[in-house]
Amino acid sequence: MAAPPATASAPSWCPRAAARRVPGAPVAPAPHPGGPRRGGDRFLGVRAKAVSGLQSGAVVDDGVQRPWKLSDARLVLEDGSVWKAKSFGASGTQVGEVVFNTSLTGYQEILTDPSYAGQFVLMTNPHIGNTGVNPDDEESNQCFLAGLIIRNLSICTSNWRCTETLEEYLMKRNIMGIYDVDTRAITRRLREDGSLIGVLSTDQSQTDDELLEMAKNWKIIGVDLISGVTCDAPYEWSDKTDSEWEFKKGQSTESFHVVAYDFGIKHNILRRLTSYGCKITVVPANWPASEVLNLKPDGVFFSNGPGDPAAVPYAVKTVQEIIGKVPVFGICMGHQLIGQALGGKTFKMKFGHHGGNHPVCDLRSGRVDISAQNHNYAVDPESLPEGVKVTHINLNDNSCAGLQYPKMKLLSLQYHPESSPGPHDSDLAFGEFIELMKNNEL
Ligand SMILES: NC(=O)CC[C@H](N)C(=O)O
Repeated sequence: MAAPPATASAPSWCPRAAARRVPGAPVAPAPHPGGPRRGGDRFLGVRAKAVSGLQSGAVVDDGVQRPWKLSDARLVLEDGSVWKAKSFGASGTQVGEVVFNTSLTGYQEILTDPSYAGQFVLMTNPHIGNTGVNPDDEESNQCFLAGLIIRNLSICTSNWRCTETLEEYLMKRNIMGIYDVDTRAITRRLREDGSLIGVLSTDQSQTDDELLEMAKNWKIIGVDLISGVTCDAPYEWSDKTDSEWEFKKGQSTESFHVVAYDFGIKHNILRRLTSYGCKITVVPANWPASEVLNLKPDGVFFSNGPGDPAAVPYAVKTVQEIIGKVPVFGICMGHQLIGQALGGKTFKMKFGHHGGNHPVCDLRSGRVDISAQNHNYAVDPESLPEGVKVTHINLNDNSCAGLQYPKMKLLSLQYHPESSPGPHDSDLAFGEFIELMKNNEL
């Protein structure tokens, strides 16, 4: 991360602001952006009433409210296990698939990645919330995930870009979160038994058995989740990566018109394509292929997106109608749709790949990148027709991580070259797509 620009003034509650105080100026107590600091108040029991986050589960004994909070939420997994936790963010009852993410940072990008629709994200990093939330790190305009599961909610927020605490952010967006739960034990269970459906509830009137029944009756396989996250109408995108964050050397001189299918597209994919010289028209998931081809684009991009790639035959058909006619590039769901459009099959992995530390090998060069990943399904390479080359594999389990079909000017990656969050090693993949469009003799 680059250093803050010299002009940025640190918020008054930031320790750096205190260090810059004019000598002799009166010292005011630093307010936390979301009210009193969670930890400060937890330990100063006398001010407990002012701490909104601690009140709902606080102990009331003989009419006296104690400052601490008891577990007020339950996560019931479909294997029958019940995990007591403390809630933050929204309250209520929510069902979804539980997946674990091994990224150390980037929880805001994860929260706003539409590919997490229908899933609870459990962060294996035990300390979450310390950098708060800011307006620039949104990967879409909404949080589509079912909820957030963390070990420890940071007692304070300190970052020069922060405008809001994680707790306030989740509350405003009506997203449930829990903390003080054994995330290590749940992760080990998911690794051993595979992803599990869970129900998260703050509703004390429902029994564990009722919540378990709900988890058992809910399905994510075979469900079209793309239609719930795609845009309503086409739009143009022209924002590049901000110059202060840009690490790619040299300006792109050429310009390519790319139509991007929005199956749940992340903003940083659009920014990276624009930084590489693309002018982008984003279209909804069900936009007819014929209308896209009528625009005579230089290339078509198929985005990431949530859920089971085998549950969206309409999208596979669209991809089928486009490949071979213009150069195409697909990421994650886009890659899985391309795999199917070529005649291949996808399958559900045991617990998927979610994190910013997955080693991927480019089999063409032997180069290994550390990559950002977020998927539960994969393309079965055995099911692909001859001529389609597996270009990348995930070195953790040798699963297919990239495809190329030179005859059709087609490239796809199962992981996230745009990162957000994650390492930037694979950014050059966007350059490969540009090369395909430059040398287009389809
Ligand atoms: N990030 C994505 O596009 C995810 C693709 C798909 N929903 C999966 O889980 O495999």
